[in-house]
Amino acid sequence: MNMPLTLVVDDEPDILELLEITLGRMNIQTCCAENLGAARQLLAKQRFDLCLTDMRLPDGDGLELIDYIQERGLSLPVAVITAHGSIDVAIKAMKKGAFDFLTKPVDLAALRQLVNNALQTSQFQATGKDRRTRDILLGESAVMREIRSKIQKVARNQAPIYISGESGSGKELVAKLIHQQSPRSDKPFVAINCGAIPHELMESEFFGHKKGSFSGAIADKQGFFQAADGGTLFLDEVADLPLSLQVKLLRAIQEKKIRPVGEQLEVPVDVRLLSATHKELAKMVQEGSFRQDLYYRINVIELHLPPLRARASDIPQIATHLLARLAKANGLPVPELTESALKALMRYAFPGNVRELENILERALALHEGRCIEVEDLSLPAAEGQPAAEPDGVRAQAISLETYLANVEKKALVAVLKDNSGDKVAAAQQLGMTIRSLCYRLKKLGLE
Ligand SMILES: Nc1ncnc2c1ncn2[C@@H]1O[C@H](COP(=O)(O)OP(=O)(O)OP(=O)(O)O)[C@@H](O)[C@H]1O
Repeated sequence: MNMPLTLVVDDEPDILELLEITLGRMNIQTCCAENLGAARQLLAKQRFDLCLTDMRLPDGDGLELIDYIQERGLSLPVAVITAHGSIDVAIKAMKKGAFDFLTKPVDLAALRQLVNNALQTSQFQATGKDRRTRDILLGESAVMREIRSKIQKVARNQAPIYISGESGSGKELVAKLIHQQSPRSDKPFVAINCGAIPHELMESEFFGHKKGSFSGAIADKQGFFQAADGGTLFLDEVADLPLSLQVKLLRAIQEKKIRPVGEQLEVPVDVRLLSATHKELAKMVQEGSFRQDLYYRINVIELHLPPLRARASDIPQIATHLLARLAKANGLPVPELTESALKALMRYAFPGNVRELENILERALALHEGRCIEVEDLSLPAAEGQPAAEPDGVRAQAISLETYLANVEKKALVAVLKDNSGDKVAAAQQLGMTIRSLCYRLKKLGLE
């Protein structure tokens, strides 16, 4: 196999030499350019597998080089080298499409890691793997097509991605797809629900701990970062991170290093960070409950998943697909959704989005008789102002006990919330449960 070829753009001879020697030891050829003009000429003449560029160049900056490469449609990954502390420039570069960044003074271990990742990306693209995203993330609306194409694009670089959208709209599915489409796909995808970890254990869960660092630490333990090393770490419900951990996370992202609890030294980690929440993170930043600097770092690229009701044209396709999948999983023949059932689904608001659609179809699959699913089999929650259908005794025999109880519970929760004008704290009190448990149940039932 040919030796990979890297274009290094820097006007400092010392750095050029350091990069050339380091890359040479990795069996990588380098071609050097001392300014933008020379870099452009080389790019026009030959094909490179990777470009490493300094940000400040005598005749322009690294951002211009990224623009040039993008405009030409060249597919090589570009990594920028920025002065220490100028992480904002690195973020700008990644927003423009840079693969990753390094800060000066260049840490050689981090450089080698970055180069290996970038070359893997180059080769990965060349094989053009098609992982059939269309069959997994369903929907043919313009917005879903755009999301699928963005997934393909962002999977190729290392930029942190923030996935926003209502509960059940597909954020975790998108995160998984980004990982599966990336050159990291054969490394772990670690998904964490930040809201489910007790605050006092968070630091140790995220960064690991050393034996004896606190009572109960009976052995060395790896954290999520180490578990995801080489792969992707997906922080779901990132808005639920306490401020104390937000600071530590920020440092881990900036330095690409972590310090396990009770450990003196920091250890390098190679993790692609994806995060999501159904909460309005920008608003939380304004209110002071989420750090602005962290928000800025995790939100280098945002992917927004619109609620299902805003892409109602996708509902027939998603519903038909999911129904077929559910029937197959249950060893049942695939029923047809009648025209009126489809119309009713398209009119329904789906506060719980695709997850709720799945639940509705699962219930309908269990309830329906004959070869078709009718509107009544869907048991859609009543429209505003109309009483919800009573789960009666006859129905209770036809559906599973679990579904029956879920219906009863749903009805009770909605009624109590209504009584308390949507005040969850008061509703939880009236129901004799904690607010946490109420929120959990609302989410589980697709009522959030
Ligand atoms: N476009 C889609 N096509 C097919 N299935 C989908 C789609 N969107 C979501 N789903 C399915 O809906 C369910 C909920 O999706 P997911 O867990 O990704 O939502 P989420 O936004 O992460 O929810 P939460 O905010 O509650 O964590 C999953 O079973 C997922 O596979």
